[in-house]
Amino acid sequence: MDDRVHPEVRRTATEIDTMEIRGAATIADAAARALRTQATESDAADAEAFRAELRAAARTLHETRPTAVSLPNALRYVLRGMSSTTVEGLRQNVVDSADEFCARLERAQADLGQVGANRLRDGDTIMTHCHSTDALACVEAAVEQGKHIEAVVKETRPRNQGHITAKRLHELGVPVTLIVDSAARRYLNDVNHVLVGADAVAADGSVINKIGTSGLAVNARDRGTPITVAAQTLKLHPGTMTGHTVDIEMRDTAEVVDDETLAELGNPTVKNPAFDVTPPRYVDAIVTERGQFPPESIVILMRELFGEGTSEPWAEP
Ligand SMILES: O=C(COP(=O)(O)O)[C@H](O)[C@H](O)COP(=O)(O)O
Repeated sequence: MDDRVHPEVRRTATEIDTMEIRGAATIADAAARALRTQATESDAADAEAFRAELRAAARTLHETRPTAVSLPNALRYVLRGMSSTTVEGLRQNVVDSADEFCARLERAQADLGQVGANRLRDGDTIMTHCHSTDALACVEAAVEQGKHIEAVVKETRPRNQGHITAKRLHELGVPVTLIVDSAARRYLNDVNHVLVGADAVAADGSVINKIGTSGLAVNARDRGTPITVAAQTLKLHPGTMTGHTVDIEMRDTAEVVDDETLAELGNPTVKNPAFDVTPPRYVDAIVTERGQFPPESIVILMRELFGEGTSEPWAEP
């Protein structure tokens, strides 16, 4: 571990790694705040040392979880704001960029919520997968518009993020039916929309989200149920414009089965991918703070927001 990295940054990195901090938007917010702390607490002697320290902190955060592109997008946003030539100037640059990033994230989620809410009608029932703050922002805005919304919530094995969604929806006054993941197809008959979030959206409009999203989307399409993905532009993956693929995180098998049970089963191989890829043809709309897009046209928005250059500011010069 690089000893230039502030303990608070290391703590944030550990919490992202162990999923105490989780969900793409929340991870991005925490990463920006951690860089801010690195900057405010830095005692770097000169501007070059300060820049190197910030890059080291960004690398520590970047190495935690590979799939949610909001994390590198957050790091890029904050690091690219460093334009000054003095330590004090750079410190202020990082503080300003981090604050601006967090404020924009919050505003984007609220704006996206309004767009997503317009897709929901009074009396609709949605089906959710995992826990997405972007998806919940749509429900919250719909409820604020006075619409009655109900929800069928998939528990989302192995980590049961559906429980967080159920609790949050209950707080919003939305009646919830909790189901096991394998019951999704059965209950698709009872819902008007599938509403999920995204960890990344690729240039071809593919949606990378919690494992099980793609199967849900295929089943929903078969049933004729529209699939909405709530994903602020922070989830757009610039690297996919230049041919890079999205790395799918493989997590510890202990999340699926404990060692004792595993031994009783004769030690089978266990695989625990955290995310999967839903091809654009199964997605009806990607809802962002800039409006809703058919997945195939998302690349136009990506070019506008990111241009074509994707070199990483935390790389050593
Ligand atoms: O797949 C997940 C979380 O996975 P994990 O629990 O493994 O982090 C969420 O759907 C997206 O991150 C979007 O969340 P948000 O809309 O809050 O960014």
